[in-house]
Amino acid sequence: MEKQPRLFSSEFFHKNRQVELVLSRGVLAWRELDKGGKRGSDIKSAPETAHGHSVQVCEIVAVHKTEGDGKDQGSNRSRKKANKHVLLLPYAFTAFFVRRTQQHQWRCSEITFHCASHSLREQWIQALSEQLSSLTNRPKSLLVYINPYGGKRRGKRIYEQKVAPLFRHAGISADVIVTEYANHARDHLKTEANLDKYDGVVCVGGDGMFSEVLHGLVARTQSDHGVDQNQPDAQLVPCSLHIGIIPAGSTDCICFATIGTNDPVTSALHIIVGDSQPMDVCSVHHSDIFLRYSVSLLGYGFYGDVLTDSERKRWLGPARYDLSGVKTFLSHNYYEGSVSFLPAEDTIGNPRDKLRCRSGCHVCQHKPSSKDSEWDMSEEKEKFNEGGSGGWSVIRGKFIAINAACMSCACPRSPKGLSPSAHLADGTADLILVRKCSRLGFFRHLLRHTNKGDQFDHAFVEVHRVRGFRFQPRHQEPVSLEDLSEAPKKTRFGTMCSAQTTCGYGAAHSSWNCDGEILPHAAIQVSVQSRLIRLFARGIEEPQRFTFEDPSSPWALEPGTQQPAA
Ligand SMILES: CCCCCCCCCCCCC/C=C/[C@@H](O)[C@H](CO)NC(=O)CCCCCCCCCCCCCCC
Ligand SMILES: Nc1ncnc2c1ncn2[C@@H]1O[C@H](COP(=O)(O)OP(=O)(O)OP(=O)(O)O)[C@@H](O)[C@H]1O
Ligand SMILES: [Ca+2]
Repeated sequence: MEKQPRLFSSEFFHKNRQVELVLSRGVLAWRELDKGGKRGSDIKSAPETAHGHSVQVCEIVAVHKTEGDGKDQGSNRSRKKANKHVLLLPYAFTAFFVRRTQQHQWRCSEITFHCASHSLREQWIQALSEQLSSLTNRPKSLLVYINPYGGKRRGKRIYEQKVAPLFRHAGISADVIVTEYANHARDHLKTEANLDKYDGVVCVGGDGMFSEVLHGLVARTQSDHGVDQNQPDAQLVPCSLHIGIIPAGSTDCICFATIGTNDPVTSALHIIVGDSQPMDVCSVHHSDIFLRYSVSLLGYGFYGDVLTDSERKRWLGPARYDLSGVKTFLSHNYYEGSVSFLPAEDTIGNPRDKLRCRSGCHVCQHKPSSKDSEWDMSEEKEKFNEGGSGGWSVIRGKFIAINAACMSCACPRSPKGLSPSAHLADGTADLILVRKCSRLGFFRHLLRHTNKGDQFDHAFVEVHRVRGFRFQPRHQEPVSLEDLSEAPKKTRFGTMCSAQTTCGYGAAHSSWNCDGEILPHAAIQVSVQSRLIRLFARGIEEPQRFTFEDPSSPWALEPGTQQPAA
């Protein structure tokens, strides 16, 4: 940790109690003093240090001047007592800061410090404000898109009631566009928006709304740099603007998997403090034509069919996925085809290790060795096209589901996600192949997404960490006479050629679910674009606390502290 000089130490009052306030090493800390000016018991509101409470300056939302009768004074009795104090201590300032509550949720807390000296208050406000303005990663100006129809149609209200007040508080200006039609945000970003004005783009909605912003921003960045997205091998240019997500959709898996909760206030606070989380993006092509980008689920078979069916039930809101999920499960369809993939190097971990991607993840920070960095998708592809394997593996079979996930896809339906050990920014995706199996087997596999069981521990499931993959449905492959004689697959709940499938020579195909959008082609080629975008997030945090020995504890200070003149 970078050493910061101890700046100030002063005595203030908080709720009629004398406190020592210290600003040091990027930490604001306070502890109660007893009547004789000695250290006393703790004040509850910020994380406890060994002997008091503290907040990192980078997690302070704002510092405001407060009237001497600041509204932090609690009950009527204490207010009366405090009013007496106001006469003696007319100067006060309030610090608003991030407080962690349960399950990765953040809230904005405040604490007011009173004193008798105008200049002491001014010096503290100035010192804190200077430290806050030196945090250059914080956004000052945002472009916000609200989908008024996402999830339970609460996007507009959520933004106005929970997010806008926090942005105002933190001095962030926001230009807000409430979308009027699908792809409004995408097209506005692609061609119209003056992006030079902004430090970030925020979407209020679900994964579909995020996808619009992703497509708009990536397309704009490539066209500004003269890169053609249609070239599957093009070296895409990472986007300079960060993306913030205020969850107001049905799955909200990108928000959940990057922050740990779907809570608008928590997301707003991550945006305000200017968190930065790089993310991998899959680019999807068909015959060298660009189709879409994906950051969460790219799923053929089960999840493609769930999505196709659920689109007809949009009016049901988030419950549409459960209904279509049960229906698709009962249909128990499987699809034939071949999957070719380029495995990632072993150094990057594997989908069945227990190395979960968390804030400050070591796997994601792993710098490629010279051997790793020699990896080049286009070179590998050429070798593949020339008939050699070029490091590619090919698997043919009958699949209930083919899923690729650039990240865990954790969401409230499945808190550990489709691939619990996938990483947000390691340049790989996890490719999960679920072969034809019994209904009971598939049910157990699904159920394990919701409990502690290992969803990959089935004979019919395999999972690979990959740099890229291709899928070719069987009916588009050359068909043998033997194949032609095969009848359409029947199940107890209907033929394979149900509403969402197309028949051909005894085979059927599904659709790809690409982050909640249906792709128009079944044959696709996919490559992982490492760290193409950055979110206002920091990955899921592990619980953390200051300890007595912690050298970053503000109370472990060297002498020589500057005392501001009162
Ligand atoms: C027995 C309980 C099993 C529960 C299994 C839950 C697994 C859930 C895994 C969720 C993975 C989400 C990945 C994210 C995808 C998003 O880019 C996309 C757009 O928002 N959302 C969906 O496609 C939305 C996909 C929603 C899929 C819901 C599937 C529900 C399956 C229910 C099967 C029930 C069988 C019951 C038999 C009687
Ligand atoms: N004004 C609008 N009218 C109609 N559709 C819109 C509008 N704005 C955005 N959309 C589209 O609505 C779709 C769904 O939006 P969104 O992702 O916000 O909610 P959801 O589908 O309920 O949630 P999730 O994607 O998390 O499952 C997106 O594909 C988006 O393109
Ligand atoms: Ca990844």
